[in-house]
Amino acid sequence: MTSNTFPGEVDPAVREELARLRDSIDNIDAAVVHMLAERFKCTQQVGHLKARHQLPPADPAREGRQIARLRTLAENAKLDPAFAEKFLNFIIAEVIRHHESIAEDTVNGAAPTAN
Ligand SMILES: O=C(O)C(=O)C[C@]1(C(=O)O)C=C[C@@H](O)C=C1
Repeated sequence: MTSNTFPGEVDPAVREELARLRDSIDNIDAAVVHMLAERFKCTQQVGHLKARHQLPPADPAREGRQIARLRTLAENAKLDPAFAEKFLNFIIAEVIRHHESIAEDTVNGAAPTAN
């Protein structure tokens, strides 16, 4: 019978290899979180800059260039370009939501921030 849980009799070498791979996965996930946090720090500043100068939250032409670039990078890295595009669009949608909320706060006279 097959199972998703670990039966006791798994080969210790297999357990070790799995643990080693999971350690790397955990490191990569941590790096992704830190990189995303840095990216959002930048986009937060972009949001304030755009709000101060009444620029629109979204810039579809810029997005088009980012997507084309990322798809090429993904292809070269043997990552599915469609996945890379979906991932970038997911992040940008969140950034635009932040920009819109910063713009609203700016119009409504919310306390300005350093950015
Ligand atoms: O470059 C900008 O103008 C941004 O606001 C940043 C960003 C992004 O997250 O990369 C977000 C929204 C825009 O539509 C394009 C790009």
